Amino acid sequence: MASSAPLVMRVVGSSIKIAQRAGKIIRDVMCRGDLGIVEKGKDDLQTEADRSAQRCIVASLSKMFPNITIIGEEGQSDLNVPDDWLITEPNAEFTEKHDCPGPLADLKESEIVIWVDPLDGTSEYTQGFLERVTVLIGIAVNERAVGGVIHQPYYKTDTGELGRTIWGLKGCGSGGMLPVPPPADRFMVTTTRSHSNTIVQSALDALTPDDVLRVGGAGYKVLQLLEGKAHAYVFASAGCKKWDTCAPEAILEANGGTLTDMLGRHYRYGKDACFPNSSGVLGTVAGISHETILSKIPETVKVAMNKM
Ligand SMILES: Nc1ncnc2c1ncn2[C@@H]1O[C@H](COP(=O)(O)O)[C@@H](O)[C@H]1OP(=O)(O)O
Ligand SMILES: [Mg+2]
Ligand SMILES: [Mg+2]
Ligand SMILES: [Mg+2]
Repeated sequence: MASSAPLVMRVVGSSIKIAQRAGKIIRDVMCRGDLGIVEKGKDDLQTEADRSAQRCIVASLSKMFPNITIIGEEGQSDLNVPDDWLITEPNAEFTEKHDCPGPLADLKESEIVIWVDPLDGTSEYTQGFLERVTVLIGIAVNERAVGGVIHQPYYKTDTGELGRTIWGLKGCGSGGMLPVPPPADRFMVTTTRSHSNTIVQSALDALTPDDVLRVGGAGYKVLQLLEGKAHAYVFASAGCKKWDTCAPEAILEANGGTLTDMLGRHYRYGKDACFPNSSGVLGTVAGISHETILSKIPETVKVAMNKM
């Protein structure tokens, strides 16, 4: 039976199932062995998994929600997909167990923008750092990231199954994992593995962390924050795009954290938003003062980020 839940609940609930289906496509491409790598630009790869996962996600979402604007990293996709790639209804457990937040209850499709990163961490995927690969579906309303799904197709569960799916919706909460606070007696930062430079490094140095985790993927770094492995995600560089941060920002903030640019400004995710997050990414977990971290970022870094 078709779900009668409010629109935003059906979008999140459907995104849970769609991201899981895309995750299976990503694993299947890897099993077949031919990744079909294309170089889109410097340090910027695309594989058959990126392309197919995006087709699955955009075809499913656009059939279910024809008037929602959907923007995917891999551009325009052929939406003629195999029937078994199409998800046609939301995850029932999600829509039945959770109440829609009041301010999001009466949305029209035209008021929602969905940002899709079909495979975040493409370079980690091609290099075998598979746990860092995520599927990101971010939901924006009034230009703000309000909800999203991070699916981790290679996460190994306690029962030996592959994959987990974390959702978040502001005013409703989050699910799919139990967030753990980071240790109180140390300060750890997570940052890029493959896109560093002197400005990225000077922002890190200014925070005098006890440890710096250098791992790929925007989705994975926000999962590290929620797992209590780091207190802050610090990336003082352009390179990330709206589809990299929409879902992670919404999920982090649904858990009491904050994600902004390096000057403390929230990115805007409206349908006409530019793609690059040109003034960097700063994420902090609940209980860590975003303002205090911002106040330690050197002026030279802020000036460089503001010019981008
Ligand atoms: N210079 C860049 N060019 C293209 N994508 C980038 C760049 N920098 C970051 N990204 C995207 O942001 C994600 C997080 O960056 P990093 O791993 O450096 O922290 C990357 O996995 C990549 O997403 P994707 O893999 O979806 O293309
Ligand atoms: Mg990419
Ligand atoms: Mg990405
Ligand atoms: Mg991607």
